[in-house]
Amino acid sequence: LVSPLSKVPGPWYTRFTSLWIKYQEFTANRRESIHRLHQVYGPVVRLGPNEVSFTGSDAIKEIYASGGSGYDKTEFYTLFKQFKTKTLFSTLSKDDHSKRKRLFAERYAMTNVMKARPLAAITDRAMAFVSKCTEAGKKSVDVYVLLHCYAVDCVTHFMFSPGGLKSLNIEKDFEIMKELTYHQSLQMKPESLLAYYLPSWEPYFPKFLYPRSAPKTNQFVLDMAAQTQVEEYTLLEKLKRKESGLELMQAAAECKDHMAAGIDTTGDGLCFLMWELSRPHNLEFQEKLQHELKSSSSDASFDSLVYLDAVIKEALRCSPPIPMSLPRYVPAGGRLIDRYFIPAQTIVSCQPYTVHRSCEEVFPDPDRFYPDRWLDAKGAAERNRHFFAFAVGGRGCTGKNLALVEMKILVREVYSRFTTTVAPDMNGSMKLDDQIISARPKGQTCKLTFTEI
Ligand code: HEM
Repeated sequence: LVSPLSKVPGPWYTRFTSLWIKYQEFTANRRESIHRLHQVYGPVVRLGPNEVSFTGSDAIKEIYASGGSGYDKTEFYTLFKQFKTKTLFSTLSKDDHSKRKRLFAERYAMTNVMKARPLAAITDRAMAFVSKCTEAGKKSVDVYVLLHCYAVDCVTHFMFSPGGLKSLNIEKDFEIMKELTYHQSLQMKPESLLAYYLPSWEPYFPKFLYPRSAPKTNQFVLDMAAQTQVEEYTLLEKLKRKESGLELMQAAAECKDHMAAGIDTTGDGLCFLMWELSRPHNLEFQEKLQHELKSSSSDASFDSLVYLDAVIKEALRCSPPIPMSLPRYVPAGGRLIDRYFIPAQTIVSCQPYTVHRSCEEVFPDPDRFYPDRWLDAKGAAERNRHFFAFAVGGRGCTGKNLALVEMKILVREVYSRFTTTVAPDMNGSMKLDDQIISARPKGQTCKLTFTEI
């Protein structure tokens, strides 16, 4: 009550207990509950005695980008260790993080992603996706499945080429995609969340609470990491250099992390995008996209395809694949965030889902999928400041360029050949279903019909 946080708006019980927000977290309602609180209390909301959520662009800049990398991550991120090893994503302090980050920066730079060899590998996978749609003829295609195959094929080629999965074509590889995609990261990992909140109880958790392991994926990553000849643009080539200072197991852990980071995010992002474009009331946007693609040459630069860019940004704005809070600790001495003094060690966060919807002046009618909003030069700077799908600052998404290129190539290849509509047998829910930090379509299916143009 006497804490400086007592001035922060929020329901009265959040001053006394964090049980309410933890309950929301365990029941997969955290994102929606925080969203509702912001609708009632405004851009700054207290979530518990030691936790505050923000939505404003100044708060985003302060929390995630001040001093380059923003504030340190909380222990929540230790849930994301791979092979029991800390990775770039699960490193908490920004000093440890910045050394490791340097290893990745050059590989994920646009200049490397856009080299002829990685582009050819992505285009090859996009064409495999197109073939599946052509083969289906008048039958519906479950793009949820195929887009996850596409995403995992692309990211594994980028990391391991000439190794890499072909899950769109090879059954054994398809099994690895399934192992990674069809699990409940929240429900399968309650032991992790429980262990995080109640560490001393961990030895007594019943066995059924333990997550399903991913033996096929682990073996694949270890086999790939042991390759001796990899292409010069790949991530593994860089990680295996002596000067990287990484043991083989650390390199494997990073690669597994990027495989996990690159499958559901890009797969679900593309799935929401194709779903939106296929809905009857959005077909006008699909036609505009097709018109842009038809009137540009096949080698047109992505910079010139402004509508393609708008469609992708709008899909990621409406349904960000990582829509939930990205928690950080306020540094020593405390900080002034969005006019409130927040003491050191308070957990602060912004969640992309709410950032993309909270300011009606920046995104009018925010729940509507409306790509054209990105074409208006007026307000462009503000819109970009509020675009938080990849987070921002030094701890923002490392794979952003790869993800965007994968999305642009797939969407270009599909919509220059087909019109897509929602299939008559599509009965799954496309509502966001929250996992531990990401969200996916609730029904885990998205059936579309492809008609050749
Ligand atoms: C549409 C696709 C993607 C979206 C929306 C996305 C989103 C994000 C977000 C929001 C974060 C920040 C998380 C946090 O601070 O808690 C993040 C971090 C990260 N992402 Fe992505 N991501 C995507 C694709 C990828 C891909 C393809 C890769 C790699 C191949 C990747 C690798 C990473 C890594 C390694 C981090 C941790 C960065 C760090 O801590 O320095 N992501 N991503």
